[in-house]
Amino acid sequence: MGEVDPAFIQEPEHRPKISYMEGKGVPLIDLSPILSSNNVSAIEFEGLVKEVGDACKEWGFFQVINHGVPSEKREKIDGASRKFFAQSLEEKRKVRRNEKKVTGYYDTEHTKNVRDWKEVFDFAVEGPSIVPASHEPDDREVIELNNQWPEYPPELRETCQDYGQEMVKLAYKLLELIALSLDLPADRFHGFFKDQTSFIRLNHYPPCPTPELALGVGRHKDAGALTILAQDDVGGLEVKQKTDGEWVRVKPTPDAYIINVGDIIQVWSNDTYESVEHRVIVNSERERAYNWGEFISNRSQSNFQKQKVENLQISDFKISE
Ligand SMILES: O=C(O)CCC(=O)C(=O)O
Ligand SMILES: [Fe+2]
Repeated sequence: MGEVDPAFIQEPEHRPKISYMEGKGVPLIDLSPILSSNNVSAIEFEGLVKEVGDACKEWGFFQVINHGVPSEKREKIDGASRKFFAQSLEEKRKVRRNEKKVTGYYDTEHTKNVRDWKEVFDFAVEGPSIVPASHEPDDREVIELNNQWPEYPPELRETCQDYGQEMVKLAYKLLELIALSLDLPADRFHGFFKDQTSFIRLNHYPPCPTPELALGVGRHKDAGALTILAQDDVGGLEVKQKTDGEWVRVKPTPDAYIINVGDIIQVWSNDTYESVEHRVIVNSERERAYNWGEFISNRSQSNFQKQKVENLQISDFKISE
């Protein structure tokens, strides 16, 4: 990724601003009440549920601290991920994603037809598993998700699998809080994840010679249920503020996770919580590497039915009571 290929250049209206606002920022929520369940008061717990609900409604995004994920595990996956990405392109492409193998390394992802200034490594948390080949309701074809693991670094596989389990635990806790905030029973969404497919993506954003023209990830909404993101101290994630449509940068908070509601929660909450647009800006000096987890449900196994309408919109899907 040396010279700037026109494929990376954003249309002027989508280019990042040089000066930016950090604003009030997305809410920071302390999850310690659900870690120490012995002595938490009902008021404290209700306060937490309300904070989560307000954040989902006002921002679609929030950060959590005291989430229970051991920091050594996060440091381990961060270290292994950096070692993997530091290799030559030739080495990394040995585990390249292709039509048959849907996980692994990839460096030519496009968002809204513009190439992203990034490289990624994806793995499925519960793999191998069988998933539908497409979202078409009549398509009976299935594909098997077998993770591809590189030879180097040798610890990557175990580190990723172990970390994946931590992400699943955290995702369930968050889903409970979200269900409660919608006045639903805490385990209301759990059944939808029986045949779930969770992916974790390791992202690497190399320094970019023209950060004013390109984006690490172009504007988009996340298609899954919930995204849990670990951001390093370089930062770069921008969220579209619901009140005025301005892009607000999410300030890196040590050891925190950034959580956002994806399209599936928008549907399950009957649009009470919206899946909000976000993007990633890059910079010319420092590379940025961190990991990203998405907790996604297997649509064909849930009550998620496609409706027969043209120009399908998210509002065409509703949860049945
Ligand atoms: O790297 C980030 O900050 C966010 C990445 C992201 O939004 C995505 O891959 O969907
Ligand atoms: Fe995203």
